[in-house]
Amino acid sequence: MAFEKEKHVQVYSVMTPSADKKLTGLIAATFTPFTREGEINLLEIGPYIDYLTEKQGVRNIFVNGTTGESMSLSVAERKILAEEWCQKAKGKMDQVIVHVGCMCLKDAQELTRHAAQIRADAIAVIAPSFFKPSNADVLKSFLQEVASVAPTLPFYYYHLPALTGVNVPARDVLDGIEKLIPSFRGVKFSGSDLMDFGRCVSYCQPHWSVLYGVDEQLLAALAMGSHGAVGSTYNYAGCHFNKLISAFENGDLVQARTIQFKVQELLSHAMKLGFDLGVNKQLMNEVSGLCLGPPRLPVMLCPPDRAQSIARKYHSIFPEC
Ligand SMILES: CC(=O)N[C@H](C=O)[C@@H](O)[C@H](O)[C@H](O)CO
Ligand SMILES: CC(=O)C(=O)O
Repeated sequence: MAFEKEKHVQVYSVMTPSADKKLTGLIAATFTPFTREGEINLLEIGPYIDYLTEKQGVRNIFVNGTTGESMSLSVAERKILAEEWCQKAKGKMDQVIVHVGCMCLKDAQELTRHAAQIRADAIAVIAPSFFKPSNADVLKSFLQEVASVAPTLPFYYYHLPALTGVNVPARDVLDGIEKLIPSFRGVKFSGSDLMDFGRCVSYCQPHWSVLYGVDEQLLAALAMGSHGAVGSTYNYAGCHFNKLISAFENGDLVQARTIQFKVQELLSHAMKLGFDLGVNKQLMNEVSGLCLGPPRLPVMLCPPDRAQSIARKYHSIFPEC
């Protein structure tokens, strides 16, 4: 048994350089920079990474996800972006997770091969949502087929039932998944069912990470044992969430709640004004001073006064940082 275990560890460390780096802490789900004309804008990626590390204390990124409008990008654009993120992140970010999920299995496999070539630290895959998998086994077969083309690349399942409409409990997806996907490393759980989340944490293997994705209730997920958090607001509020996590780890729940409640106040103000991805992206532009451009249709451009109002609220709630 002991020998088997050692052999296992060695195989991992030889074949996957990042195998020993358990994914924890904050992971910013990046926006995709566009030019004013709506083309991808690679020039902004370097400054974006510097902003995250220097101003927000964020050292992991999740690229080409929901926030990155991946489903509105072509496969070619996603490859160019993934490559640039990985290149510019070298020596600055701890891990770059490239989301490669697509409606089309072949496209997802192509992006997976590409992620391995560019030495991404990990990939994540969301459930296809036009033709939906009808149960956990079908979903797992889909994920397995994607993972199989890069068998040693750390793999995360991306659970986002509100947007995919795939309501299979994440815990059911984890069941026996390592037999199908030996590179399986965890789940990015962007749902509000904290019972399902807790069941994922309690089933979690030591080398997996269960990551939470609803920023406005991160504290509840930390209490449930979350290993880290992937989200859009860590792009511009990472510095505050880092303080929330430290307070939680130090047992200072009063301070942790104070920060969480401030974030909730900010987001409920934003939601009243219509908080969609277009607004979120423009809020990032306002707060960071980066030029990430407009979103791509069908996500709509946010009227500047709306983002400015939310940015003012941000600065009044968080006068520091
Ligand atoms: C649906 C969606 O994009 N969720 C994001 C990540 O999972 C979150 O980071 C939210 O943007 C955030 O929690 C604000 O509601
Ligand atoms: C928010 C998130 O996790 C995503 O953009 O995919």
